[in-house]
Amino acid sequence: MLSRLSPLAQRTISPRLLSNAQRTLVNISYPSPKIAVLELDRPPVNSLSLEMSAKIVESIKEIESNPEVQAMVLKSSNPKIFSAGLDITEMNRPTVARLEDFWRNIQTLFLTLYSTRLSTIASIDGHSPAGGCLLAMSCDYRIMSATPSYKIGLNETKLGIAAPYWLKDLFVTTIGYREAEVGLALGKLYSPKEALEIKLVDELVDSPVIDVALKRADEWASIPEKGRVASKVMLRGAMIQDLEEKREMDVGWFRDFIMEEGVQKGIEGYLKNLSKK
Ligand SMILES: CCCC/C=C\CC(=O)SCCNC(=O)CCNC(=O)[C@H](O)C(C)(C)COP(=O)(O)OP(=O)(O)OC[C@H]1O[C@@H](n2cnc3c(N)ncnc32)[C@H](O)[C@@H]1OP(=O)(O)O
Repeated sequence: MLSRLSPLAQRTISPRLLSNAQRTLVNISYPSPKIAVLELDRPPVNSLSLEMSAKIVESIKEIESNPEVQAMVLKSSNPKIFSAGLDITEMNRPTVARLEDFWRNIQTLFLTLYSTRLSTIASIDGHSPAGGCLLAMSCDYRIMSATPSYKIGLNETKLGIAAPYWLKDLFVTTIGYREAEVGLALGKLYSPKEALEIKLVDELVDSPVIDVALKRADEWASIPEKGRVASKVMLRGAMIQDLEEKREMDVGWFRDFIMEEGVQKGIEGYLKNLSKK
């Protein structure tokens, strides 16, 4: 990890030359006492490996531990990709133990981000498929760049896999039953304009997304915490409790699904096509 390198090495190595093993994977900054920015920094595409998920969770907890901080902006260090979703290589011929651990970390990431006392603003300046969309939907408010080529949605079926039941629930809660039914079946990736129309995102901006995200974070941070958190718990509590009770059942579903030979062949083929591009 970068933090293990000496201060001199950290100053002299260009960040672009660092391998992921040397990186912190996320960066935390505080533009003002009430606002934190959590930047995803796992090149090339911010995919969610076991270590990346664990690091995001650890960082949210670190930010939460400062009672002064009220809002957190989630952004990417990549100028055109928010997050490419789960690290597909984690699901490609894995060991059962690693796969199960990977999934427990993804569950924890969702539960932590979805239930944090912080107001969370997703600053989506780039592509946000599958697990990237999960991160965005777990936030309280989503702002996306209006760049027409960017895509957001749940494309799992295109890889030959299915969203877990709790991600389906989150999708339904966000965009409504019928749109979710079609979107999930087709593995649909929406343009920013389409995403705004179905309320998958709350706002589109032409200007640097982060500028508007910081403004919204200020607004959310100005709401008294007790009432704001109580209303969040009322709206989100049932879904959180449900997954807490079914975590091991969900791990079993994921493991059995992913380890099937037909699913493995599909994942392998999808990865080959991605690399060939
Ligand atoms: C069973 C229940 C699970 C349900 C929950 C979630 C499921 C998921 O999240 S699965 C992941 C789904 N994600 C995708 O399908 C996105 C795939 N990626 C892309 O479409 C593009 O990479 C993207 C549009 C994000 C960016 O395009 P480019 O800028 O052109 O980059 P490249 O495509 O050239 O990618 C660079 C490099 O990264 C590798 N890559 C991309 N995505 C992933 C990923 N999700 N996991 C692992 N690796 C990924 C890609 O193969 C390239 O690698 P190299 O060829 O080795 O350079």
